[in-house]
Amino acid sequence: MLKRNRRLRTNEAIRSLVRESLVTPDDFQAPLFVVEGSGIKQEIASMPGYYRYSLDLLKNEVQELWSLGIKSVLLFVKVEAKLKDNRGTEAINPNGLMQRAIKAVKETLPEMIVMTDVALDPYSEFGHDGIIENGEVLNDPSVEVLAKMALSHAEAGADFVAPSDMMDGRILAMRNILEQNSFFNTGIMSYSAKYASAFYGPFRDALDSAPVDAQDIPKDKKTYQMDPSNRDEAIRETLMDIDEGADIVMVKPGLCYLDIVRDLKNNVNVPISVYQVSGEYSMIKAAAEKGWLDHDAVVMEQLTAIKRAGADFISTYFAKYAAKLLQR
Ligand SMILES: NCc1[nH]cc(CCC(=O)O)c1CC(=O)O
Ligand SMILES: [Mg+2]
Repeated sequence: MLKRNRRLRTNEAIRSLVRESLVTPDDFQAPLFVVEGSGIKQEIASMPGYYRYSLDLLKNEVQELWSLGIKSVLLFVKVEAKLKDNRGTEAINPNGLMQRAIKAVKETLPEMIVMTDVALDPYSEFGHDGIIENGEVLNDPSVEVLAKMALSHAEAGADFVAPSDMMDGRILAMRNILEQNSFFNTGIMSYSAKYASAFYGPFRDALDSAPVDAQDIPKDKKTYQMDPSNRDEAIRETLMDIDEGADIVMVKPGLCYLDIVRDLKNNVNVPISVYQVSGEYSMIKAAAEKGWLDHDAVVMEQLTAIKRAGADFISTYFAKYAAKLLQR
């Protein structure tokens, strides 16, 4: 034998010397769920160890994240049922929960990069990301509201808006409205390759935002989110979003879509984020609870694999936990 690959694996010193991918807290963005009220830290049933916070406790959480080296949060709000309609009225309320959450985080920690979810589903009485008419999720009227929503988040102080709706043309509409209102420095992180995935279930529990089961309401999001069978389409979607003005593009979910991450890494030259979604979190929790998997090892292996595939950073419910593991 002229080549023996095991030489480079002899001990941890040589392994660390030749290691190709590393995760650090710099790579993590923490999604946060916000609710009305005060003193609330409410565990999400299908996401053990993950919580919804009221604004007062959100501040502590953000400070703890920062102290662990996590420099960005992705905000989601749980909207009260009585505020939901078919037009996203509450989404553009300048004093809405999201707008107050943005201010709360920026007042507590101005350096924390605040990104905000832009989509109508938490605000929709039907649990869809856009306006519905005659059983159809309308594109252009939804884009109009989504652009106003993005502006409203920028006005509240968001650093980046993160449209997760998958309507066509929304990035251009958002970039335009932000420019017209002089928010030149407000960025856009586009969920550009977002798949119609069954892994979003626990998230929809967290926000009570699942599509409702009713006549003339689409049962799923397949007319706007991507078909899990498709690969070329992810490149097409992502290149279009970059043309329209996206600063950062995203692949979502993570683990099942790492081929897409690598395709994008080879085809685009803007930062790529990967969303390790709620179902990916819950699967690990459930298996670990049964004693079937080594929780910490699996968490770090998955985050490392996402990084190796080509992610520049990862939105993950393990952000805080993994940052603590890395401190040890
Ligand atoms: N547009 C809403 C949105 N933004 C992020 C997620 C899922 C995130 C997760 O599962 O962790 C969803 C759910 C959906 O599209 O139905
Ligand atoms: Mg698109």
